[in-house]
Amino acid sequence: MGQLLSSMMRLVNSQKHMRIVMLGLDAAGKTTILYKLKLGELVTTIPTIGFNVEQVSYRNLAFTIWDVGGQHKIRPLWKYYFQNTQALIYVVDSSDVTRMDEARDELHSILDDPEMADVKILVYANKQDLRSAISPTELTHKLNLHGLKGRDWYVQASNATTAEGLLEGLEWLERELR
Ligand SMILES: Nc1nc2c(ncn2[C@@H]2O[C@H](COP(=O)(O)OP(=O)(O)OP(=O)(O)O)[C@@H](O)[C@H]2O)c(=O)[nH]1
Repeated sequence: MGQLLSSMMRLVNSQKHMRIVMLGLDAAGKTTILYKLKLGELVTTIPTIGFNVEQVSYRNLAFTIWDVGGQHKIRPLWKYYFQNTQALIYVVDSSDVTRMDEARDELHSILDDPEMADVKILVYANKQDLRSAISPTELTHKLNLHGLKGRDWYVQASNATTAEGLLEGLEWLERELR
């Protein structure tokens, strides 16, 4: 019994803790993603004023994911979540073509912050189920990701309402942060 307990403790202690901030314009799907990952459930979301935070375990990693509201007037608060962050999950509504420039500018301004100099960048090209959604390749172009020199980034197609693509995104992060 003592042996079982100590090997369980070793397992718990061997989990690496990662702090992740999840950002993106309002209604991109951040809160839906967070609770799909956490609970495997589809929740009815309301616009986030402030933040939601949850621990999500995946393989050997324990992610603390901060989902910060994306409405325009509260975006100046994003920078308070940057400290000690290992990764950025940036969520984009792939069907909202009118706001692609805004999504690109906000992403690049996050990455200009010195606290975010070394973060891994996972982009969810979300809402792929909608007819007007652009492809991950097109989104890569629109967000000017190739212009990010010396950064590790990855674009994952997703549909947060069915959870399609969500784990594949976390797998990439797990490999990068291992
Ligand atoms: N069709 C479709 N709808 C989605 C998808 N992901 C999220 N939604 C819907 O988009 C709306 C906004 O989702 P939220 O998760 O609240 O968005 P958010 O990014 O957290 O928004 P803020 O809290 O305002 O920053 C909700 O009605 C979701 O059900 C998706 O992949 N496909």
